[in-house]
Amino acid sequence: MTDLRAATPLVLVGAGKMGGAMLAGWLENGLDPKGVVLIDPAPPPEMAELIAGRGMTHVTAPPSDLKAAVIVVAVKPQVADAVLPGLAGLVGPGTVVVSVAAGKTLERLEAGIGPAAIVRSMPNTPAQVGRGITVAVANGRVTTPQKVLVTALLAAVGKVEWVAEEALIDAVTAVSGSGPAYVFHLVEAMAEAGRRAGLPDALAEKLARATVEGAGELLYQSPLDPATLRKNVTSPNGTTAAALAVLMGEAGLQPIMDAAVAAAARRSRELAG
Ligand SMILES: NC(=O)C1=CN([C@@H]2O[C@H](COP(=O)(O)OP(=O)(O)OC[C@H]3O[C@@H](n4cnc5c(N)ncnc54)[C@H](OP(=O)(O)O)[C@@H]3O)[C@@H](O)[C@H]2O)C=CC1
Ligand SMILES: O=C(O)[C@@H]1CCC=N1
Repeated sequence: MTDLRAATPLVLVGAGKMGGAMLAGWLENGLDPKGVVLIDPAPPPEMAELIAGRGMTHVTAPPSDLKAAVIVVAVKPQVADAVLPGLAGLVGPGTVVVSVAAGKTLERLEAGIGPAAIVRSMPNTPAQVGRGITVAVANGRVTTPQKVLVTALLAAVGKVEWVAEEALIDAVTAVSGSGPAYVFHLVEAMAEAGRRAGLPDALAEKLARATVEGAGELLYQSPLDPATLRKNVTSPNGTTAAALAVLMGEAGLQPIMDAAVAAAARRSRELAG
C-alpha cells in the first residue's frame, strides 16, 4: 500500500465521475478521509453517501483558512476557467495542483490559479478499481518531492507515465483518457451484432461482456503481446479468420479508430479554451 499521508490536506475540486473514481481508489489505498476536503456544489448521490460514510469534509466553496498539500482539479474543462481563480487562496508554498481537465494547458491553468506548482494529467475511469493509467506533465515549478508525491497518488489508482512534451497529452486523452468508452462501446456493438445474429438479448449481452472482461484480464495477466493473443484465437481458415478479414480489412477497425482518435485529440486541443 502506498503511503499517501503527505498528500493531505488533499482538496478535490469536482467530485464527479473522474474525481470520484480517483477518490475511491485513494481511499481504498489508505488515504485518510479526514484529510480530504471536497469542493462540489452538488456531488452525485453516491458521492454524497461516500462523503458522509467516510467522514470527509464537504464544502460548496473553497475554504478561506486552508493551505492544501495537493489540489486535484476535476471539474469539466468548460467550467475550469471560472473555478481556478477561487482556488488561489488554497495554494501555499508546498502545494501542488493536479488538473485532470481535458485540454486545459499548463499555461491556461497557471493563468487561472496563479503561480503554482502544477501537474496536468490525464487519468481514466478504471482508476476506480485501481487499474487506471495516467499520463502527466509538470510545469517548471514542480519540485522533485512533489513529483514523487503526485506519482504516489496516481500510482495508487493505476499505472503512471510522465512526459516532458505537453502536446502529447491531446493524443493521450484520445487513446487512454477516452479509451475506456471505446471498449465499452465494443461490448455494446458485439451484443447488438449477437442479437442480430439471432441470440436472445440477455445472452448476447452476457457473452459480449464476459468476452471483453475475459480478454482484458488475459491481456493483463499474460506476458504475450496483443497480436500474439489474437493469433492464438485464430485457427487457419476458421471462424476468427473470417471475422478478422472484415475487421482488419481496408474498411475495418483501423481507419475507424484512426478517425475516432483524431477527432478526440482535435477536441482536446479545442477544449484548451
Ligand atoms: N470521465 C472521464 O472518463 C474522464 C474525465 N476527465 C476530466 O475530468 C474532469 C471531470 O469530468 P467528469 O468527472 O467526467 O465530469 P462530472 O460532471 O462527472 O464531474 C464534475 C463535477 O464537478 C462539479 N462541479 C461543477 N462546478 C463546480 C464548481 N464550481 N466547484 C466544484 N465542483 C464543481 C460537477 O457538479 P454538477 O454535476 O452539479 O455540475 C460534478 O460533480 C473533466 O475536466 C474531464 O475532462 C479526465 C479523464 C477521464
Ligand atoms: O470525454 C471527455 O472529454 C473526458 C476526457 C477523457 C475522458 N472523458
